[in-house]
Amino acid sequence: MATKGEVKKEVFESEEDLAVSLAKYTAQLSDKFCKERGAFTVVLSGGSLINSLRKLVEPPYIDSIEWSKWHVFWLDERVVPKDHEDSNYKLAYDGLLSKVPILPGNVYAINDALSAEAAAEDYETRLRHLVKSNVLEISAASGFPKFDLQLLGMGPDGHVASLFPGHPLLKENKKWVTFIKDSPKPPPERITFTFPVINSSAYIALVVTGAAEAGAVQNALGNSQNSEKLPVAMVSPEGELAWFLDAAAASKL
Ligand SMILES: O=C1O[C@H](COP(=O)(O)O)[C@@H](O)[C@H](O)[C@H]1O
Repeated sequence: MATKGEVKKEVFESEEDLAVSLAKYTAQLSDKFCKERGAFTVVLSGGSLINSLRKLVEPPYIDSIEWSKWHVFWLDERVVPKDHEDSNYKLAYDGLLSKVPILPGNVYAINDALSAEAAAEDYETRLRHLVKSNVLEISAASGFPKFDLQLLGMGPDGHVASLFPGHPLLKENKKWVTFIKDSPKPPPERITFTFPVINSSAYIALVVTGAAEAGAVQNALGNSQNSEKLPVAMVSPEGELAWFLDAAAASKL
């Protein structure tokens, strides 16, 4: 198990090297949790993260991972149909889920027939059912659900999930899943995990690539003059936080 609050940071020369290491990290945690409790609860972001997971669908991982024990969730989702170009589900389906034998019943996508508010409520209700059926654990420390691994991306403005700089949702401390109708990044309507859920995770991998992200990485990890704490700097899980950075993203550290 990770040491409580441990923060690891690795800088890779290239995004290709990062992708190799991220697949190994994910596969090792999958192995650990499948052995320990017969299931692995994994939370995906949208955006560039899915491309960085591409090595998982290649040997050796495609054959060695116990895909049938995976339960897949979304950190945030855009309120669009599941076959829409903006859908984080579609991105993950095309890049990962359609290529591996994860059980369709273990893939927890947004109900895209609902409004943003209702979809967030529905997602939280489904998470509560999964706690009752012991698929999901609850953190003894926080009382929020404790996922095994959350795979986080980050935008150039330092947002994670659909939690944007300066937005009141950063302070949400009761709901597990909430909604936003004024996302500064399109599309405007989204649902998102809240910080208490993000920070109750056993493991978080924060995966950041590209020079456009370097300022926000500096805000979270370096000697930034900027006193405003960006959302990415609020990521602080109960368990381990592992930063996966490429050289460009780490260039201001
Ligand atoms: O809108 C979103 O953006 C972030 C970051 O995306 P990236 O393409 O800059 O990596 C992503 O993590 C989030 O899930 C998504 O909805």
